[in-house]
Amino acid sequence: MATTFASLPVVDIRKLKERNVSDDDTSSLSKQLYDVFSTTGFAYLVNLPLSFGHDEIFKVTQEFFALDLEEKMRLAKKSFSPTNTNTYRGYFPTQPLLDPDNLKEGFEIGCPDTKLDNPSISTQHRVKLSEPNVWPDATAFQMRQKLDGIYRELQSLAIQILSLLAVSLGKPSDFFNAWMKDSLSTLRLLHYPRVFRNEEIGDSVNVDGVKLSCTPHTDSGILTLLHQDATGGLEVRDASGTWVPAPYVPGSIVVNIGDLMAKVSGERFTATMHRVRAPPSPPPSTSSRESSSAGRYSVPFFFEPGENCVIESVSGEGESVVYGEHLRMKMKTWVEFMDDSGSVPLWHPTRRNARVNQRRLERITAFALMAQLPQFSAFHLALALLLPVLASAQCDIPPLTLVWSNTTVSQDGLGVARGIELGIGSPHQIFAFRPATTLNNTRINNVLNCGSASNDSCIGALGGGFDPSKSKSYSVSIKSQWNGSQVDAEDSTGAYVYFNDDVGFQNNGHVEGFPLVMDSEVFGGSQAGLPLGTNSSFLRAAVQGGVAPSEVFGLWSGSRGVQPHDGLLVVGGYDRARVKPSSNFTTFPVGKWSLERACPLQVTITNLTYANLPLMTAGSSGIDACIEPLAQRFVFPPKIATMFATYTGQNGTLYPNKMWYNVSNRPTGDMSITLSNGYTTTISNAELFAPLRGSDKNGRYAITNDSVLEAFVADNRKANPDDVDTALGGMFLTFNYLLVNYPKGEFGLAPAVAADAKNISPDPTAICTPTNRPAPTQTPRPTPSDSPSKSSTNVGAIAGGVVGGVAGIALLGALAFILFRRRRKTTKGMPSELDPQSPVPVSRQASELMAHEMSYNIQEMPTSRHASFRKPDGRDEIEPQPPAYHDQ
Ligand SMILES: O=C(O)CCC(=O)C(=O)O
Ligand SMILES: [Fe+2]
Repeated sequence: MATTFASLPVVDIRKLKERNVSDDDTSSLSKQLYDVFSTTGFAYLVNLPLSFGHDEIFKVTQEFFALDLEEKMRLAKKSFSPTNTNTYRGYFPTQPLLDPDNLKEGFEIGCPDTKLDNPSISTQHRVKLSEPNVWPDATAFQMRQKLDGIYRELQSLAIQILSLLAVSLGKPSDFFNAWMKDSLSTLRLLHYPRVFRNEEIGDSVNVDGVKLSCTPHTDSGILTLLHQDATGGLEVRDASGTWVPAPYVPGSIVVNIGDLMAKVSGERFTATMHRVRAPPSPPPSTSSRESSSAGRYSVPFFFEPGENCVIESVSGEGESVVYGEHLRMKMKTWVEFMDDSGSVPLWHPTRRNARVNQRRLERITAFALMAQLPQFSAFHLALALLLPVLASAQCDIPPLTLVWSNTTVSQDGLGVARGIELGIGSPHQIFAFRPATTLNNTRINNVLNCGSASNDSCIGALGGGFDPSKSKSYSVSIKSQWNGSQVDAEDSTGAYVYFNDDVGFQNNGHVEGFPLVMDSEVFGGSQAGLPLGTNSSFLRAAVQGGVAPSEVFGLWSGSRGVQPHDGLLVVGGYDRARVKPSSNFTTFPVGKWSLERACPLQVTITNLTYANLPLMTAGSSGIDACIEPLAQRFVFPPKIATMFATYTGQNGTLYPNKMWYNVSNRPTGDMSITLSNGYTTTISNAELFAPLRGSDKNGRYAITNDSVLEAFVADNRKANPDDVDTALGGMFLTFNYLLVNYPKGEFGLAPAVAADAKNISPDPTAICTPTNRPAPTQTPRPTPSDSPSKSSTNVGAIAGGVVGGVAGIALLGALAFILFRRRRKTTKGMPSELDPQSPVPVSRQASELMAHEMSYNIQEMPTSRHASFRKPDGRDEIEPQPPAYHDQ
C-alpha cells in the first residue's frame, strides 16, 4: 500500500558486491526491498556494486551533451530527422514547442551487443525496438566503451535486484530470468536545460506554481535505476498527494518500480508518481550561451524485458502481455516517438478544408526544421520564451460543440434517448451517446440485440442500434489493425466487432474511417458511451480529423429537472458561458485510482450532507468517487444511500432499486458535497428529485407519472459488497463545469451556471494545446490523401530548401506575428488554473495518463482484487437500469 513519507528510504546493498550472496543476506535484502516497494515505491540505494562513480557517469553525460547540435542531430531518431535510419535508439532534442514542461534532450542506448542482423528485429513496425545503438563520430566522442560498460553494470545490478524481488514475492530467485533474453533495457542520458523566465509572457507553471522539466508520471516498465546530479529537482508523490523532494544523496542512486512490475506483483509493489522541477533560471546577467550549457543532468536506466518476452503476473492469473506489444502501445503517448501502429489513421477531415490542416502542418514543419538548424542553439532559449505563444497558434480550428439533448434514435422516430447525437454510417444512423469518462472506444449497440429495428424501448435505452447492412461506408476491421484505442475492456472478450465508418458530428462536419466497436449479437447491447477517457479514440479522431483544435474538453450536462435544458460538450475548449462568472477552476490531477473501475477523473469526497445532515460517518477518511456522466445519478455505497433514503422518507418497499416519493411528500433538502481539496458544491433539491419518466403508451419517452418523484441517488450495492464504484454522475455536472486537460494531466471543476441560465447562449472558447498523440511537430502526419512516405518526402524537401539564418530570421518574424495575434486573442482570458497552452506531460517512461492504460492491463491480468471489467452478465455499466438512461 502506498504511504505518506517525508523522505525516501535508504537501502544499503553492499552485500550485493559479494560473489555469493548468503541466504540470510538475500532474505534480509529482499524483505527490505519488499517493504520499500510496497510502500513508497522509491528508495535510495547506497554502497553500490558498481565500478564507476557518480562523477564519471556525469562526466560522460556532459561530454555527450556538449557536442554540437548538428552532431547530436545526426544521431536523432528518425521521427526527428527523417533521413536517419535509427528509429528507437539515439538522440532526441528538446521539444520546446510541443512540450515546454518536459524540456529535456536525451540520448538513449540499448544493449551494446545488439547487432544489425539481430534476428529478433521485427521488420513489420516502423520503430524497431531491437535495433543497434548509434554513436557520435569516435573523434568527437570517445566515451562509447565507457557507456557500454555502464550499461552492462546497471543491467547486472537490475538483474540482481529482480532476483531479490522474485524471492520477496515468494518465487525462486531465477523467476524473472526469462526477461533477460534480448532485454530491451535502455540507458538514457538526460539534460534538462535551464529555463528562462519571462514575466510578461508568463511561464507555463504547474497548478501549484511550480515550473517543471518533467511532468508527473509513473515509469511504464519494470524497474528504474536513476543517477542524478546534485542540482536537485526530483520529487516523488506520496499517498497524500504531497510532493516529497528526493535530492541527490551522495553515493546513492534512486530505484523505483514501474507500472508493469506493479501489475506483475499483483499490485503489491507500487509505481509511484514522480516529477522533476525545472533547474533554476540563470541569473539575469548570464548570457544565453553560458546558461544554455548548464542545467540538470540525470541518467535513468530502465530495465526492460525482451521484445518477445511474455510477461505475466506472479500469481499466474490473468492474461499475459508480450513486452514489445506493451511497449509499442505505451510509446504512442511518448512525445519522443511517432505512432508506431504501422497503420495510417483512417479518419479524414471533412469539416474544415484541407488548407487549414496544411497550414498547421507547414507551421509545425517550420519549427521541426528549426530544431535541426545548426544555429538552433543560438535562439533556442529565445524560442522557449515564446512557447506559449506558439502553442496557441494552433487555434485556427474553432472548438467542436456537441449538444447533449433528447435525441430520436429509432427509425420510426419513437425511441428517444438523452445524449450527444452522432450519426454513424452512410447514410447516418442516429445515436445518442452519453459522455463516458471511463471509456476510450466508441462502442455502440448492434441493432440485432434489440430483435428488431422497431423495438423502441430497447433502442432508446441503448442510445441507438446500428445496422451495418444499411451503411455504404461500413468497413469491418480486425482488432490488431483497427485504429481505435486498443485498451478498453471489450478488447479481451472477443465478443465485439471492430469497424470503421463515417461519423457525423451534428452540424460540424464528419470524419471518415472513424473507429467504432459494436457488440456482437451474442452479448446483448450496451448503452452507447462517448469515450472521453485518457486514451479516447473519439478525442483523437476529432483532433486528427481536423474538427477540433485540441483534445481538451469542457462538459456541462445540462439540466434534467422539470424544465430540462440541453447540455454541451466542447472539444478543444470549454463553454465560458456555463462557468459561473468570476469563478476559477479548481484543479485536480488525472491520476491513479483506487476504484474498481478505472477512472481518470477520480476525486475524494470528504464531506457529504443532505439537508445539513451528515451522510458520512464522522472521522471517515473520505470516499473515492468517479466523475462519470455515463451514470446519471449519484451512486453511493449502501450505507450512504440507505441513510439518504431514511432522511428523505422514501418508500422502503422499492429500496434499494428505486427511491420514489409521492409528489405531495417531496423531500425538501439539498445535498452538499465537499471534495478533498475543499471544493464544495450544492445539488439543489429541484434537480435531485424529478418526476418519473419512461416510455408512454405510444412508446415515446415522457413523464409517465407526475405524482411520483424519483431521487437521483442510487445504491452501488453489487453481488460482491466489496465492489463499490461510487460515482458522481451526470447530475453532478449540472452544477459543476468540467474541464479536462489530459495532455496536462489535470482536470478542473468550477461552479456551473446551472438550470437558471437557459437563456444564456454558449460561448465556446478554444483551448489550444499540442496533443499528446503521435508527435506531428517532428514529422507531420500525412494529409488524408498522402501516403506516409509522401509526407516524409515533403519534410525532406522543405528541409533541403530552407537553410540557415534566412530561415531563422523568417521564423523569428513569424514568432513576433504570432505573439501579436495571441495578445489580441487573449483579451478574453482563459480559465486561470488550467493553462490553455498545455504542455504534453509524457515522458518516455509512462505518464500519469498511462496509468489509465495500465489499469486496463489490470483487466488483462486480473488479480483477485480486480474483477474483470466485463461481468459475467456481459454488462458492466455503473448504472445498470436502462430506462433511467434516457430522459428529458
Ligand atoms: O531526471 C530525473 O531525475 C527523473 C527522470 C525520469 O523520471 C524519467 O525519465 O522517467
Ligand atoms: Fe520517471
